[in-house]
Amino acid sequence: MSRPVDAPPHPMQPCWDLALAAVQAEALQLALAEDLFETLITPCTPETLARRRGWRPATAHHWLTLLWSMQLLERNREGAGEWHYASSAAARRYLVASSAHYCGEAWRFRLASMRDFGATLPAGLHGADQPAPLASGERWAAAARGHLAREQVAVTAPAACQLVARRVCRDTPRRLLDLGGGPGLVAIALVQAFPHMTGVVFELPEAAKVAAQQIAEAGLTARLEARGGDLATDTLGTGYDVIWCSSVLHFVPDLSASLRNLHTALNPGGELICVHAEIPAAPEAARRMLSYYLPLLWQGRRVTHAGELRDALLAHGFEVCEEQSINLPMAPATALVARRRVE
Ligand SMILES: C[S@@+](CC[C@H](N)C(=O)[O-])C[C@H]1O[C@@H](n2cnc3c(N)ncnc32)[C@H](O)[C@@H]1O
Repeated sequence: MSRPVDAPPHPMQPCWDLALAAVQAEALQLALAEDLFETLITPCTPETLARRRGWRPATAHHWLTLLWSMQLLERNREGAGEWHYASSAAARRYLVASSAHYCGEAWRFRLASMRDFGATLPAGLHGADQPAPLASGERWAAAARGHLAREQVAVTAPAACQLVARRVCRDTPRRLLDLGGGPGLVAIALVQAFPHMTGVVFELPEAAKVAAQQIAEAGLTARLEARGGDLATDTLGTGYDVIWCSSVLHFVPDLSASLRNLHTALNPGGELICVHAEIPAAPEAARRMLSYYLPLLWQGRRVTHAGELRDALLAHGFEVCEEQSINLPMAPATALVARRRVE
């Protein structure tokens, strides 16, 4: 018998999916609270697990099956025997607390902040409470100690290393600037991957202290320095071959002045890797991105439309030599590689 043909999705399905996501988020929160992914590094049947942990067997079984449907668990059985559930490769890497790439707390933080922001929508619309401004040094330092650090290790640093490896020869000395680098773990990963690279993490002074501590803990003080300052008003120095700048230009008051500053900071032939989410033209692609960036938009921060940053880079004398989509935490962004021309 042939497979039944899938019905086209009902126009209400995207709205229903939102309601369904509420249950999936709670199922994942419960799994983290119960250390489920750590426990299921060793496969187990729902009945055995429920007995050991004092859970109700039938509900435990259905909860595990939901997590399997979310691809956070895998399951296997021999013949008609009982299902054995185990953490999927992604869950073992990102949701087991002992993993170097653990993101469970960072995910919980993101869920809570998205829900908190969502709850302010009516007040924002009717002109009552304004959302708190985001970019104070203390707030960024707290982010650098918390979710930003975990997400840089799990997402941003591997993406940066992959991209830079295509542009920079491993054995050539290179001077790096990680601009607005938060805890500095992108710069740390880059100098670890490129043995002749040295550089600076430039950050607001409070966050720069967090980066300095990370650099010291990584044993890299001879090759990396954390420098405190304000990109909008302070000089960045000169002589850089590579500038990594991800999710920072949303926060500068004058884009033109910052791009001029970046151009001056680069050596001729040096490359700015400018990684920012922009609002896509198509609704499906824009949905995820806009959900994440709505708080910034409501605070009056800069979130450009697709292509605007490229145009701005060209207008400031850069040559744009590569453009690609890149994974950042929460929503993908565009990486623009912009070279300072050799006169
Ligand atoms: C969204 S975070 C991105 C951090 C990091 N680049 C990453 O992609 O993980 C923005 C960073 O820009 C920094 N920042 C914001 N305004 C700044 C300014 N005027 N000067 C220097 N850094 C700034 C913040 O402290 C924060 O760490």
